[in-house]
Amino acid sequence: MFQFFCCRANITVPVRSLSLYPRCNKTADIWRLSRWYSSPGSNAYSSSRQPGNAVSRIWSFTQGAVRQSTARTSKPPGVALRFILGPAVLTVSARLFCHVAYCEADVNNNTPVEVVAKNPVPEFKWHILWEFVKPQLFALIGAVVLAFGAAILNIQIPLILGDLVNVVARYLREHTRSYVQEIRGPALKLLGLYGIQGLLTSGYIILLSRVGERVAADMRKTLFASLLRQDVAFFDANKTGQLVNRLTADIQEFKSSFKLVISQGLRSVTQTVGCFVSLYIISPKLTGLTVVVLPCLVGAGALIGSVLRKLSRLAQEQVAKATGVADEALGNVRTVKAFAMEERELQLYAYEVDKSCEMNENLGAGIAVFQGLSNIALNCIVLGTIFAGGTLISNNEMSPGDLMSFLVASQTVQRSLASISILFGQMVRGISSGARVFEYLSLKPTIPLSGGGRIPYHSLTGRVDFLNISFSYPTRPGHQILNKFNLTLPPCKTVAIVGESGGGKSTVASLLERFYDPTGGVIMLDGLDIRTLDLSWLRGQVIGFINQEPVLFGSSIMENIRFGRPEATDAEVINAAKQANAHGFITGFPDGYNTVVGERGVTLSGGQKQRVAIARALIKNPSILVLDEATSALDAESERVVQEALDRATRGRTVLIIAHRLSTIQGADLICVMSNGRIVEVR
Ligand SMILES: Nc1ncnc2c1ncn2[C@@H]1O[C@H](COP(=O)(O)OP(=O)(O)OP(=O)(O)O)[C@@H](O)[C@H]1O
Repeated sequence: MFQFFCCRANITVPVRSLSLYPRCNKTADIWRLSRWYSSPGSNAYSSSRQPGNAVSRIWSFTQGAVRQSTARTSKPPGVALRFILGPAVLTVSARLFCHVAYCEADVNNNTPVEVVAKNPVPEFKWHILWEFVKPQLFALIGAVVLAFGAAILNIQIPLILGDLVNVVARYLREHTRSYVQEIRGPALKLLGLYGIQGLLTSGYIILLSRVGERVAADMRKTLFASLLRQDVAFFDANKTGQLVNRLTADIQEFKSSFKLVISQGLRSVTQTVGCFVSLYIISPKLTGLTVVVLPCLVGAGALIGSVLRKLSRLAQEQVAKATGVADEALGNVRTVKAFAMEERELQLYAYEVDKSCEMNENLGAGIAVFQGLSNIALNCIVLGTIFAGGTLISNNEMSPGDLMSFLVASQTVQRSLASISILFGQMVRGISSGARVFEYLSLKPTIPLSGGGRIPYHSLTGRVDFLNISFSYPTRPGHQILNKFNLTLPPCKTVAIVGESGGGKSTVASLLERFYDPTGGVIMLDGLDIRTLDLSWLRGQVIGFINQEPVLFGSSIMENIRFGRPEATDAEVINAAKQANAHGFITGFPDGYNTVVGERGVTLSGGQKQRVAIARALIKNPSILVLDEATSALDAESERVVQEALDRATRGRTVLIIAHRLSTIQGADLICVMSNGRIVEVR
């Protein structure tokens, strides 16, 4: 018994290291791995020969147990019991390995779903899921059938193992018949079952992973398209990080849950029911005992597991908090350095990391206690079954093979019940992730991107009228920004708006771009309400927008300028750059137009960035140009160069300039002073 427990203690070492293996952090990976190791029809036997892994240790121990038990054959029931003990221990050890790996997998699940689940959980919409699953229906049905087949075979395996043991026990007792002849039948049958079970398992995993990946890819594309379609107001109200999380972590979590629930759920339920029937047929008395003990143990395990999962979630949230501190400091590293705040940022980060370290240590202690308790409980079950079964064998109420079958089947039930309890938690997480994804899939923007009329280019004058505009931002409905605002931008003229900071000047530009619709009044383009015009045409071809902080993409200068009109030729890009006073500095770079500008254009100066942004706006040859403080962030020299570019760019267009300083609006035909959300003076 001492040896028995010692070996159990050894088993947990590789299991812990398994969970540390980077590719095995996710429940799905560890689960798959643990199933592969422990499934009777899997490659566990071949794996067990590989030196140094957990199953190898289990195997060596079992072989020792078998050798010991068979070496000391004396009385028939004792012989049989000892003979059973070895393989039974192998099975139990494998189950134990699997069980421990389960627990590890679950409590070490790193998916930061709960971290992003601060919003109220939206409703899961089955009809949307159906739309994604429909194209994969045949593959899904195939996977379900194969998984069901594998589960049915798993129920058969303990019974045939029992037959095998009976043959061996009979041979040891009687020594009369040919051992090879007798064992060949059940052994070949078992081998065949292992083979078929392996094929079915591979088949359903391949099909299911295909279904899962395709459903997830479709979801990602649809969600991304839906997010891009949303109004600017939507992005005012939602953090980019959370939106990206829905595209990544939530879909990942949903995909894992979807695959696990279908394959393992089906398998576990089938195996539980089937093995319980087998147990009852083998021995109603022993089954009665199991029915009382197993659910209690699994229930207790599930309870402790849920506490550990909660601890794990809190620890993950803390890790995310620490990451947030690092992310902010690194993202704003220039500001941190400019204020010599490196030490303070380090302290902040260290504080959060220490907290997460403490929480993870507590979690580790919880896992250790849980593993210790489950080891004891599982070993006691085996011991109890062998004890009770041995009594039945000595009373001739049961054969050794039956006891073997019983042990294996009861372990299958135990494993299946444990997996159902874990699956339940996984399903809840998957459903809430799916609901978060579906919430934005079905969200309709209030300002549709396309549809509506277009004014032919040759007849477009570019006159804009703001008539009695009232507006407050959707995120601050009580705060009126514009109040009976009236303004006309005559065709091919430059109108400047000046006024106090926060007075609503940029808001006027946002309304013209239809980032928002006014709450009252109407904006007209050439006498037509802009709400009746095609929005993608309006933004893509009519209005050019240049603001104070131009944002470039992390690609080449050529691609950044072409972003204004994707079909533009290289010559047109260069021409736009020349108009924007940018050609000179671009050709000065070793890679010229192929120079990659870095994240958000960080490798260019403010003035250079602004000129690339002007070229990007000019390349679409807009009839209306909006310059929102386009030069206010630049130093005097850059401002001069950019202003030159702007003077050239504004010729022959309707221009709206939003500015603080009069120096930037010298060429304006009309200067409008804004106060209290309306124009109060025109010069
Ligand atoms: N997306 C938004 N959501 C809610 N309120 C906003 C939003 N953008 C701006 N505001 C608020 O609207 C008001 C007008 O802002 P706006 O940017 O139009 O002012 P501005 O006159 O251009 O200021 P500045 O000259 O300082 O750029 C401000 O009180 C501002 O806080």
